[in-house]
Amino acid sequence: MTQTLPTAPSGAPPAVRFRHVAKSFGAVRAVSGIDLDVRAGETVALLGRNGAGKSTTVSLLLGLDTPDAGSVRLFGEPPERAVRDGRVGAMLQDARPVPRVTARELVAFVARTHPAPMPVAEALDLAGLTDLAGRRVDRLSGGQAQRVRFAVALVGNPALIVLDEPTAALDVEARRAFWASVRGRARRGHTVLFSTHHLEEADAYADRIVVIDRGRIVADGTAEQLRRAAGGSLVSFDLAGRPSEGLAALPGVGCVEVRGDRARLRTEDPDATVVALVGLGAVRGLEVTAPSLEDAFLALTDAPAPTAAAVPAAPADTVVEVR
Ligand SMILES: Nc1ncnc2c1ncn2[C@@H]1O[C@H](COP(=O)(O)OP(=O)(O)OP(=O)(O)O)[C@@H](O)[C@H]1O
Repeated sequence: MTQTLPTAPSGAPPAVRFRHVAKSFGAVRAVSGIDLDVRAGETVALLGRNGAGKSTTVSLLLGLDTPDAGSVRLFGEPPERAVRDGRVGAMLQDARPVPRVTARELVAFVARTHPAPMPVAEALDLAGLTDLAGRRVDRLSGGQAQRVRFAVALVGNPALIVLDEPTAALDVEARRAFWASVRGRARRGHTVLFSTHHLEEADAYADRIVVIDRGRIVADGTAEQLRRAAGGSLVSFDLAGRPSEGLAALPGVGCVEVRGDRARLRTEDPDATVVALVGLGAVRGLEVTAPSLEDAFLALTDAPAPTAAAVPAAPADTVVEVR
C-alpha cells in the first residue's frame, strides 16, 4: 500500500491559494474576486448551484484557464508547475474516454508520467476497477468511466486531489466505495478539494465547506458553522389552547408560524427563547432543532425555499399563520 505523505513543514505555503481571482467569459463574470486558502491535508468541498462558478474555479486552480485578474498558487507554485511536478491529480467532469485502450493501460500510462506513482493495481482497486481493468475505456458505462477518471487522478499519488462533481454518474454502492477511497487518501495526508451539488456529501466528507454563488464565496466554514451562520434554530411546542399573540416578541424570535395547535419559532437565540417559554409555562412538546445544511445553503445563496414546510423569512414582528 502507498505510504502516508510526509507532513508539510510549518510555514510551508498552503496547498491552494487564490488571491482576488476573477474570470469572465464575455459578459458573464464566472468568478468574481475569489480569495481562498486550503491547508495541506484538508478536505474541502466547493458547494454551489448550477452555474455558480465551481468548474471555472477548478479550471483556474489546475491552470487550464488563466485568470483575468489575481493569482492562483498550488504549494506556492504556479498551477502549471505543480501539475508538471506531479503534485496534483484531477478528475474532471467532461474528460473524453481515450479510444481503444483498456482501463489498466490508461492508468499505467498516466502512472509513468508521475515521479512517484502508486502501483497501478492499487489505483485500480481504490477506484473499484479491478474487475474492469481489461475492458476498453471507450466501451464503459458512464459510472464505470467516471471510476477510470478517479483512478487516473489517484495513480500519481498526488499531494492534492481535485475532483469536479466526482459522483454525478455513480450508483449508491459505487458512491460509497468512492468516498471510502477518498477518506483513505485524506487520512494519509492528501489534500482533497471536490466540487458538488450534494449537500449531504459536503456535510459527510469535507472538513470545510466553501459555498460559491454567482462567482463569489458567500460562506466558508464547517457544516456546523454554516448552519449557525444561516441563523434561526427552530423552537417548537404545543400551544395547548394558548393564544399565539406575543410570541414574536420573545427574546431571539424572528418569525412565528402556527400550524393547528403547534407553534414554531425561528430564533437567533434558542436558549433565551426556551427560558422565556419555560417562564410562560409553555413547555408541552418543546423541541429545539438546528437548521439543516439545506436551510443554510438556501439562505446563503438566496434560492427559493424548496418546500412549503420551510419557515418563511418574515419580518421580526410577523406572525405567519398556516392552517
Ligand atoms: N467557456 C465558457 N464560455 C462562456 N461561459 C462560460 C464558460 N464556462 C463557464 N461559463 C459560464 O460561467 C458561469 C459559471 O460556470 P461554471 O461551469 O463554473 O459553474 P458550475 O458552478 O461549475 O456549474 P454546474 O454545477 O452547472 O457545473 C456560468 O454562467 C457559465 O455559463
